[in-house]
Amino acid sequence: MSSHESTETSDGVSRRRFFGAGATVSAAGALAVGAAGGALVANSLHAEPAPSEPISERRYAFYDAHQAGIATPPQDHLVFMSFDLTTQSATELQLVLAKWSAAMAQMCAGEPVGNVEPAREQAVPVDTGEAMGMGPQGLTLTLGFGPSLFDQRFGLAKFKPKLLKDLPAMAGESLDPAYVGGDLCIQACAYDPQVAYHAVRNLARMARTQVKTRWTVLGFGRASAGANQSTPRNLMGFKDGTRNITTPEDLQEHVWVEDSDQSWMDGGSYLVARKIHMLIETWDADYIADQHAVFGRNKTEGAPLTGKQEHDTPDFKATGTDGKPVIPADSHIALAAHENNGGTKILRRGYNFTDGIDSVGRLDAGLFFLSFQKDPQQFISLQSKLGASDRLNEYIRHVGSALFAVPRGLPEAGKYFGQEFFS
Ligand SMILES: C=CC1=C(C)c2cc3[nH]c(cc4nc(cc5[nH]c(cc1n2)c(C)c5CCC(=O)O)C(CCC(=O)O)=C4C)c(C)c3C=C
Ligand SMILES: [Fe+2]
Repeated sequence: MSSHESTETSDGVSRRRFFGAGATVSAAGALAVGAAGGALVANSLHAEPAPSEPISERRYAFYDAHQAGIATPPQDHLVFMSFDLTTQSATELQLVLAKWSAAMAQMCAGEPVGNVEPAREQAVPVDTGEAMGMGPQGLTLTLGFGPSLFDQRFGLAKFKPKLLKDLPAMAGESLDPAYVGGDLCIQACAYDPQVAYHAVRNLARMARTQVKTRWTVLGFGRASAGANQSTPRNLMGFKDGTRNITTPEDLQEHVWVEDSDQSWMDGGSYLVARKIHMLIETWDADYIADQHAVFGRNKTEGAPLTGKQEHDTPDFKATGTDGKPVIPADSHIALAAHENNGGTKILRRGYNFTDGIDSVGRLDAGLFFLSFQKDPQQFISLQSKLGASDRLNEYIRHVGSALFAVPRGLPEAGKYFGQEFFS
């Protein structure tokens, strides 16, 4: 099969390419199987798609210095899945990582992972088929390794980065064990929800005798912004992502791992996932002045309470006629801003989610908070402060939590994530 596709490169220019036949992944052995196309370009920063390009044709490079789905602009939909290994065999783990790596490349190129309609009547299709003909849809698949992957089961302890540890217990959390941890995770983001779902479903399916799903979250709308993107709103109605990391300099300083004790992590990042439930009915009964004080910003424009425009720099020192700070000291932005945290920044890439209603009929929804940082301590420091005194705490509960080490990108077809563990 050949297809016309466009690949987004580090200079933000979309180039149309003509790709030849891509290798397919068969259920049996894929250690050396390559995938279709893919230019070796940096996934360090991307502009939003050119308006003339159909979004279905948008494609992010899979083979790159960094995994896509971190610095690439957040797409509209997310499927996040955490997995546990059911096998105890290191060789089977190696096979899963090799098969997944090749299949991830194919799906990000908009291709199925194998035949959808086998010629032989008794043969089972390799790909489940529901993304056929839909294009790449800007699909990014980002793989992470949880701390538990490096326990005694696979003999990988010597490859565990010293920064990869379970997050400590923190104030203000009521974690549900059903949404905690995992050996592996896949973050699938796309402009079409079915394309994201198809990708995770097929990865889970091809490894069904080696992994089982631990937990999953479906994000239906982005709640963060990348460079040149409009700022979306979270389910509390506020613009979310205004002061996110958007420059290559900030990515280098705050997001990409350098000089790790494990060389496979250099160019990677640490992913924090927090499922945060919102007490929406309580929030919806709050008066607007308090809503403004909770975030330190106004609702319509998203401007800091000391400014007029969304991107005005907050002035945390400004005081009102009553002598109190205009942006309350316990507001969310006053506590989280880098100016008040020794320069600490994180890349936020969260999504709005809903699980319908809870057992007593309340809306079960919130923010699936995802952040990337070069050191988990960046998140831990911020969340320790927020958990202790954020005005927002009255309206939210952290119910899920996990930390994953996200290895750097793969340089070329035939290479696979975790390859260093098995040489
Ligand atoms: C530990 C890190 C953070 C958690 C957890 C978190 C949860 C959370 N945030 C919002 C809504 C908003 N957050 C905003 C800004 C903001 N949030 C964090 C960190 C965490 N948020 C940071 C570092 C910042 C930037 C602060 C700054 O530099 O000014 C905003 C304001 C707009 C923006 O800049 O994005 C909103 C709104 C919710 C609803 C939430 C949990 C449910
Ligand atoms: Fe926040």
